[in-house]
Amino acid sequence: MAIDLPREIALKTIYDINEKGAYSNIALNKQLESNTLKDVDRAFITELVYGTIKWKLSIDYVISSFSSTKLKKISPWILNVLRIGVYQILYMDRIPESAACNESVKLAKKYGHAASSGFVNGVLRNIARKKESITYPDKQKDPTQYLSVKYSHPDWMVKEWISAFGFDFTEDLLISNNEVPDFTIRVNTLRTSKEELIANLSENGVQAEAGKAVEEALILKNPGSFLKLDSYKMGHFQVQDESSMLSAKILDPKPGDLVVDVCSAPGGKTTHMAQLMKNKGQIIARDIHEHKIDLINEAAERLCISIIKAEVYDATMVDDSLLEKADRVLVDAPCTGYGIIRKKPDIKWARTMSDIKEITDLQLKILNAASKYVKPGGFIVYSTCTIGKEENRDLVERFLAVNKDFSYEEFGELLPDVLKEYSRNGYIELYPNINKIDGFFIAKMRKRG
Ligand SMILES: C[S@@+](CC[C@H](N)C(=O)[O-])C[C@H]1O[C@@H](n2cnc3c(N)ncnc32)[C@H](O)[C@@H]1O
Repeated sequence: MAIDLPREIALKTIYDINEKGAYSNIALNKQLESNTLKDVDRAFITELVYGTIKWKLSIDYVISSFSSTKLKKISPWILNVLRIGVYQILYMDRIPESAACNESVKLAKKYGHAASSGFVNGVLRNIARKKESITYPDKQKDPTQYLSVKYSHPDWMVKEWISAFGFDFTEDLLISNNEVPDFTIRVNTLRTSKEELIANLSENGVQAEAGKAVEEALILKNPGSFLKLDSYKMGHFQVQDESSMLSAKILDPKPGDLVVDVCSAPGGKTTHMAQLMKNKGQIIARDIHEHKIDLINEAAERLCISIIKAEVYDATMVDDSLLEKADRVLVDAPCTGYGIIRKKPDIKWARTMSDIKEITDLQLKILNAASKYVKPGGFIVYSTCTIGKEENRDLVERFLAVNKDFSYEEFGELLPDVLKEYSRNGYIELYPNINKIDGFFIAKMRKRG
């Protein structure tokens, strides 16, 4: 009775994420890189990992309805075996229930003690048999619990969003957060054109179509192992969501500018800005984490960009050598990341409500320090990949209340046509349920000349 390798790899990855706090993308890449696997197995593992993490709360609700042992009393390995099993039974049409149960039982034998496999077998077969009769919390009696369990989001998060956006918007948002996002790339126009890249990808069996909004965006329908593509290795594209591309578009750097990007790693927006600057001028690209500086340099080298100077620097500290020197400054701040839950579902479980105070203090400190580098008449863009006003609109308002020499700068003309209507006189809020791209906030301000 050999264990199915893809399921075992998925189990180990999920264990690392749930029990050791590993980031989903990093934990998964580590496992995929250290095992030789066929594309079909890689895809299966990826789906199992992301699916199980995404639906964790709903899955746990079902397990606790069917298990006589409380969740807290189940050993972490066995609980994660059950989670993967339930995910296959409830959320994957193409997996026979018998395979989901049998393979989970084998894993339980290896990762548990003698009684574990019988327990897993009993719980999973029961769920498979009675899945049509599972009941969820009542929508009228407890709308928060209903949304939380139905769409697998923490109840405190659902509560916050209902009070900020209302019930219907929140339900739509939760549905979108559970969808698989487009795989979007940015054409590196320094190296190729959109048409050339589409043709090249097609020759290599990858189908690409125009992005939803941004001119240089393409959506890959079957990216597979894109890292192996020559066009990737030769720097003809960068993987990046369209929302993220908008930060550079809105900052609108020109060839010859001096740009300071204070939170730059891994360099998605920095390299986009270099592209918009036609690789002329200079970008000082900073990040607090030394190991991440390599990522910026690697991206710049692959994309054939020479104007980026990457360095370690804590953005909360003011660097006197740059005072009023920069034409444009980008603050792509560290944030809670609630706009990218589609891509990193573990964000839902890693955060707590109390994170907000600490993160907004950091964001304001960074924005204050970075604003000192803007020359009179220059511009600063503040962006986050999160939704919720504390880290976004409120934060910019707090900054503007004190820094009277800055004011919102309208940027509607810089937006793609389909997004112009969302421009709000100096800022834009994007949501996956409305715009079908990552949730983002981008504000632009000008320093009085
Ligand atoms: C949202 S990410 C930046 C993404 C990047 N702009 C891109 O487009 O690829 C935020 C970054 O801020 C960095 N960071 C966090 N605290 C910082 C600080 N005090 N100073 C500088 N960078 C910081 C993180 O390491 C992280 O790489």
